[in-house]
Order: sequence, then C-alpha cells, then structure tokens
Amino acid sequence: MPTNLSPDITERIARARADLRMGVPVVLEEGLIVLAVESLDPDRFAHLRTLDGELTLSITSRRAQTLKARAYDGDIARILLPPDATAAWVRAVADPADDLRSPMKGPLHSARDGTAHLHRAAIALVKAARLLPAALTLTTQDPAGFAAAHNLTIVPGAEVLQQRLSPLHPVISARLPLAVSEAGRLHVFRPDDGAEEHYAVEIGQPDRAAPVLSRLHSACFTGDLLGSLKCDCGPQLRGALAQMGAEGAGVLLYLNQEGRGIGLANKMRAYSLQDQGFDTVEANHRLGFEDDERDFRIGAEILKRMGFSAVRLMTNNPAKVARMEDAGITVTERVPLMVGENRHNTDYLATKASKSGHLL
Ligand SMILES: Nc1nc2c(ncn2[C@@H]2O[C@H](COP(=O)(O)OP(=O)(O)OP(=O)(O)O)[C@@H](O)[C@H]2O)c(=O)[nH]1
Ligand SMILES: [Zn+2]
Repeated sequence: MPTNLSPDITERIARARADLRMGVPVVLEEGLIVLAVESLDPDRFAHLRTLDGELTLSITSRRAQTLKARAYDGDIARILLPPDATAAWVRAVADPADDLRSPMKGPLHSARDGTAHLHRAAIALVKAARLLPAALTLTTQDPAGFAAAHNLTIVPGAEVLQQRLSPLHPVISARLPLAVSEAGRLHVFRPDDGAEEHYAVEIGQPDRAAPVLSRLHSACFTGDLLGSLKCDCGPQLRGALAQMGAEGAGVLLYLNQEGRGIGLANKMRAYSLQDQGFDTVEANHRLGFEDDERDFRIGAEILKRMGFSAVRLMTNNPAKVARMEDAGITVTERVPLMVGENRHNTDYLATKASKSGHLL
C-alpha cells in the first residue's frame, strides 16, 4: 500500500510500460535509457545518436538465434549498432516480418564485455508492455538528471527484474444466466498495477471445501469470439462451460493473456510467420519470445481469492497442472478437454503435443 500520494514501485513500473508503448523513453535508475523498438520514432532515434554513452540494441537469445547473432549474455544479446544504422535497420533486427524476403545483411556483432542485467530489465519491460521484445538502450552516467531534464519515468532495473505478481482485487460480481446453466455468475478481478482485468465465471455454488471443476482459459480473441479454425480455443471454452453446466458446478477463469501472453498484435505476427511455414513454437521463437509467456500465478491467486484451494483441472497441458501446484493450488485430477480438432488445426495440435508436452 502506498504510504502517500506518490506512485509506489509497481505503479511506477506500470507507467514505464505505458510510456514504452507510446514510444517515450524510460530510464533505469542504475544508468540505462530505454526505448522500445516497436514504437521507435526516427526523430527520437536520431536524437539518441547524438548523446554520449553506449548505444546497443537488446534482443532475446531466441531472436538472436534466428539472426545467427551470438548471445553472450545467456537469455539476451546486446547487438552493437553499426555507425550507419537507421531506424529501419533497427526495426528489421527486431521484427521477423521481412526475414525471408530480405534477410539481414552482414554478421551482427554482440557485446560481450560488461554486465547485461539492465538490458535484461529493458527486455522484461518491453515484453510486459506486450511489444516486440527488443529495446534500444543507451548507458548514462546521470540517470536521475537525464530523467528530470526530459521529464521521463525512472524506475529501478533491479525491481523490474523481480517480476513480482501484482496483487489483484475483486471489483464486482453479478448473476449471469448462461445457456449452459442459469446459475451463472461473473466476477471481475483487477490487478493493482492497472494491467488487464481477468474474469471468473462461477457456475452453481461450488463447495469451497472440495476440489472444484475448473478451467484456466487464456484469452483468444480469434478462437473464442470469431470462431477461428486455427486453434481449439473456442470449442474448449464452450466445452468446459458445458461440462460445468452438466455437473452443476465449476469455475472458469478467463485470463486476459492473449496469445499465450504475447498479446494479440504479436500473436498476429506469429500467425503471419505461420503463413510462411513456421509452426506455432518456431513463430514465437523467431519473434523473440519463449513458447509460452503466460503467468499462471494469476489464475492461482484468483482461485484463492474465491476461496478455492483444490481443483479438478480441465486441460491437456501438464505445465498448467505443474504451475498450479507451484502456486499452492492442489490439482486432484486432470480432466482432459479434447474438442475442436479440424483440418486447419491438426498441425497446431500436433506441434503442441510434440514440442509443448500436451497430452493427446
Ligand atoms: N503465440 C501464440 N498463441 C496462440 C497461438 N494459437 C493460440 N494461441 C493462444 O494460446 C492460448 C490458448 O492456450 P490454452 O488453450 O489456454 O492452453 P493450452 O496451453 O493450449 O492448454 P489446454 O489447457 O490444454 O488448452 C490462447 O491465449 C491463444 O490466444 C499461436 O499460434 N501463437
Ligand atoms: Zn485460440
């Protein structure tokens, strides 16, 4: 809880995310100026080039792998900027859209000296802002002065790297009769850091003392709403609710972690790569993301807030079961949810089984 009217650390980091989405630089207290590549404005880039300091382009090692660049920092790489690098060049390093049409020319050189923890924090911030995971960074000797002079948000990089889970609070719940059950209720939960809200659909009056039939559903605008045939989300959503209706009780958590946590824009970038022949996992990697960037602790927190400690979890994904157990929710049973296979998503489902450990 903030002790005064000023924003606390979580709130300041939330501001930093919003700034990056708009293309406004943010400053890490330990001495790094950060700009997101996705929202990079050529004028700001030109200005940055006139300043003293080490200018580098930080990308994830996943993206570096695609570009055949060395990642000396483990999970990230600090790419050195050629003297003639343009904003378009920077964008091409970060964005795989044109990888096949115009492959990157010349070898990319990565920094190996110095520490990379602040660059890692920069990547964590742009990822949390649901942007392409790439950041232009400039070291500075006077971070506080620079931030003050340009009216920029300044946050401690060390805190960004903690990736702590923002507390959530219940906002409101109301009766919502559904086709599967007239005894439906929708609860809205809001994270304290201003990030997306998440929802819980409660069917009937599940006994808090017993394991509840439960589904952790991740938002899929294309599948849930539009009836996309590229995935199995829509049928899984409706199938899970139908089973809860039939049993008379259950809780479906609708987590706004679109695209396995990369956001809809990035998911569409991944779809565009899939049109070029890459599978769902390869597409995420080429963009610079891990296979799955979701944080299932959010689901566990909501279940606890609602008074549940044990679930019968409807999923084919053993990682979800493991993450729930890690977060203190007992999974007494995994309930398979095999629905919605069609000729457009057979390869997608096969990739999830072979690469992500999904059970068929
Ligand atoms: N990045 C990315 N996300 C996708 C793709 N296809 C679907 N998604 C997202 O994947 C998520 C769906 O995963 P879920 O069905 O919740 O979970 P799961 O890991 O498949 O496990 P289950 O519980 O067995 O369904 C949604 O957030 C979708 O938007 C894709 O090709 N790329
Ligand atoms: Zn989907």
